Amino acid sequence: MSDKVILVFSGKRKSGKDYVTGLLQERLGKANCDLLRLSGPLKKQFAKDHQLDYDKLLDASEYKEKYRAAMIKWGEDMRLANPAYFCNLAIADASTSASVWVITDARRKTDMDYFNKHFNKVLSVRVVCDDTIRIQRGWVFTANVDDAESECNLDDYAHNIIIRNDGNQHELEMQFQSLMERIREM
Ligand SMILES: Nc1ncnc2c1ncn2[C@@H]1O[C@H](COP(=O)(O)OP(=O)(O)OP(=O)(O)O)[C@@H](O)[C@H]1O
Ligand SMILES: C[C@@](O)(CCOP(=O)(O)O)CC(=O)O
Repeated sequence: MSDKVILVFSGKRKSGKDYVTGLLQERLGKANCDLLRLSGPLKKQFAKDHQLDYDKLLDASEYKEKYRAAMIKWGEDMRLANPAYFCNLAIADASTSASVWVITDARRKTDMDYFNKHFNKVLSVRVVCDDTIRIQRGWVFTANVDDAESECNLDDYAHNIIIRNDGNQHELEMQFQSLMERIREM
């Protein structure tokens, strides 16, 4: 079993998962820390099958939101056949030399089970944020998305670390310091 440190991030839409994991990678350095997106291979295949723009599905765009419900459904069908499908593809693409892998977008208990089964040093990190701030960042409640498994399956998970990302940079910095400390201890 690899002794890489695996940080499995999750959080609601617009809580700031990409923002926080991007900052973390900056702090640790790209050579030491690779970002793994479970939704990466999902979006790539979905774009190919449906003649869509893969790059536009990756960023925080309206385009992505337009196709989110269909992508969730498609991904769930794939996961039903093999819950490890996207996790396997994500790690196959990851940097083997990085000592820290940051999974940016876990959504399901099966994702957590996968990393806990295959790695020793795993921490789950939940990014949280008030709904008022999520709305300011462009979040609009969408039925069949925000109340579905994709957004809610990890709500009751016993996360190791909670990061509050309401936009207070000082508060975020303090939390980063203790997260970096936890990583060093591992
Ligand atoms: N602490 C912060 N300070 C400033 N801007 C932030 C902060 N956190 C997030 N944002 C901004 O809010 C928007 C949403 O953040 P981000 O894309 O990281 O969320 P997400 O949880 O990855 O969302 P999604 O699940 O929809 O991809 C982005 O434009 C991002 O730059
Ligand atoms: C389809 C899906 O992967 C979209 C994720 O997009 P994002 O991480 O919010 O950019 C969500 C899911 O896997 O259920």
